[in-house]
Amino acid sequence: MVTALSIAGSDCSGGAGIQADLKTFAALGVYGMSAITTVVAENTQAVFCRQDIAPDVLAAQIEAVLGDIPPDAVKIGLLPSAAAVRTVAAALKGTALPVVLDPVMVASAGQTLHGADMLEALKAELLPLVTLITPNLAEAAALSGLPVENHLQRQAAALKLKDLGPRVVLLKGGHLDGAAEDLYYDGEGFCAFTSPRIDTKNTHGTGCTLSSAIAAYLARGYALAQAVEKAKAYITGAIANGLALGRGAGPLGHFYLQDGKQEEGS
Ligand SMILES: Nc1ncnc2c1ncn2[C@@H]1O[C@H](COP(=O)(O)OP(=O)(O)O)[C@@H](O)[C@H]1O
Ligand SMILES: Cc1ncc(COP(=O)(O)O)c(N)n1
Repeated sequence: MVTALSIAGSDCSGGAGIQADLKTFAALGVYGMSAITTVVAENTQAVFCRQDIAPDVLAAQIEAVLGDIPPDAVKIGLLPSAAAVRTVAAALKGTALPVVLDPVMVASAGQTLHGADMLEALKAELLPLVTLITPNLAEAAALSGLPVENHLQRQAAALKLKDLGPRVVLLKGGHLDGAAEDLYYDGEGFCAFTSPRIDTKNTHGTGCTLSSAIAAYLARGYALAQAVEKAKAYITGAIANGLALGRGAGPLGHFYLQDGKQEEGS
C-alpha cells in the first residue's frame, strides 16, 4: 500500500487543510495519515479562531507515524508559528522522504493563519529540506521579497526561492488574470503547467489539494515534473466539479474520482 503523511492544519468545514489532503490521498489511491499543527475554526466565509497544537504534541504525532507506518511522501501545509516550523524541520531532518511544502499564509477568506515569526523560520530552517515548494502569488512575493506582477518578475522570484534551498519551485498562478499558469523551476529551466481559468467562486482548498495531489503522485513513484503534471490535471478536475456548499468560497469536488479511473487517463 502506498502511504502519505500530511502535516497541516485542521479546517472544520472540510474544504482545506488536513481534510482536503486526506480526501485527495484517498481519491488518488494513497493511504493518508495526518499530524495536525493547529485547529482552525473556519468555514467557506471566514476564519474565526485557531488553537495551535503544542510543539511536543506535534512532534509526537510525526514520530508516531514515522516510527510505525513510514510514509512514501510528506505534504506540509499550514505551520502556524516558528516553533511549529522548527518541530517539523527537526522531525524530517535526516529522512530521505520526498516533501511537498505548501507555505500557507492566508485563507481564501482573507485572514492570516500564522504568527509573525513563522516566515523567517520557514525560510531559514525548512526550505532547505524540502523537495518542492508551492507558493501562490502572494506567498512567493512574501518569501522572496520581490514583486510578482508580470512573467519576468515571477521568474526572478522563482530563482530567488530556489536559492533558499528547495529542489523545485512551483509558483502557482491561481490568482492571475487569465489562464491558471503554474511556473515550474528546477534550477535548470522553466516550464509552465497551464489550464484554462474556470469561472467559479468555489476554490476553498485549491492550494491544499494541489500540494497533496503532488505528494500522492510522488508517493506512487512518479518523477517530480510528471507528478506535478498529473496533480495539475487532478486539481483542474476538482475545481471544475466544485461544490456549491456554504455561503462563501465552496469546497472542491474530490469525489468525481471515486472509482479511481478518471485520473489514470490524465
Ligand atoms: N479558477 C481556477 N481555474 C483553474 N485553475 C485554478 C483556478 N484557481 C486556482 N487554480 C489552480 O489551483 C491550484 C492552486 O492555486 P492557487 O489558487 O494559486 O493556490 P492557493 O490556494 O494557495 O491560493 C493551481 O494549480 C492553480 O493554477
Ligand atoms: C487549515 C487550513 N489550511 C490551509 C488553508 C488554506 O487553504 P487554500 O488551499 O484555499 O489556500 C485553510 N484555509 N485552512
